[in-house]
Amino acid sequence: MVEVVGVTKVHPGGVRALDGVTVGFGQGSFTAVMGPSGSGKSTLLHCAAGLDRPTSGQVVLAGQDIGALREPKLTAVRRAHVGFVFQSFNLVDSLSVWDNVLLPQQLAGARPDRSWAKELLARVGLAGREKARPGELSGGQQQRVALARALAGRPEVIFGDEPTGALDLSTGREVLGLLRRFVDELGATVVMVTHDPAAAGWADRVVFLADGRIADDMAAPTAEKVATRMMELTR
Ligand SMILES: Nc1ncnc2c1ncn2[C@@H]1O[C@H](COP(=O)(O)OP(=O)(O)OP(=O)(O)O)[C@@H](O)[C@H]1O
Repeated sequence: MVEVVGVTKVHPGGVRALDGVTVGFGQGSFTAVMGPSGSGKSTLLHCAAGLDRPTSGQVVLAGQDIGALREPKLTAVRRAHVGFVFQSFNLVDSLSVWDNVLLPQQLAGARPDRSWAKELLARVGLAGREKARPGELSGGQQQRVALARALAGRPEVIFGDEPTGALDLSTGREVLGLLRRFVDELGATVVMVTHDPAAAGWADRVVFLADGRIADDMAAPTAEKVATRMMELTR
């Protein structure tokens, strides 16, 4: 679903955040991306999602070589195939829950699928809260709105940048359980940056970065295995 091939990213100022990274994320898989602070996790996510352009190398997203696309075609591909969930929720406070969920499709000029949006809000446990404003909801509820919004356009891939980073333990677990269900029941592809070994334990696989390179690729992760590997990598 997403292929990152030999990607190097040198940020302005000369920081080599990614150094020849090759990694693929298959359809219906849930991958956690981990690594020490500054190892290139966010840069990898942004390059894979077409939010940032690699200095060299190739990114294929939903069958398209996105390096070859110029704006606004790149934005159109991203809107059609990608959903995002951020640590800070990024909801629009002046809009209702319902309008927040439909917003990306409206921005994309697509006709919103209202019955799907309604089903998604029910799946994340927010049926009946359509008219509420984000400010009236708890952090966990806001992140669940963000999840419904990320999925409303039926994207093939959902990218999460520390989606549970601002949530308490039990609310974070709820959000991870929902992501897991979206993968298992809807065949979504999830790629999530996290610092939390317990969160990574919900994934099928953990890709570890260190100094802009892939340091390890762990299948069937558990919180314990992940924590041990993290300790080794930060030593
Ligand atoms: N826009 C930018 N301009 C210049 N340097 C940047 C930019 N974005 C990231 N960097 C640098 O690139 C390196 C990798 O950053 P990145 O945010 O990808 O790491 P990370 O693993 O996500 O870190 P963290 O866990 O702290 O969020 C760091 O040295 C960072 O300072």
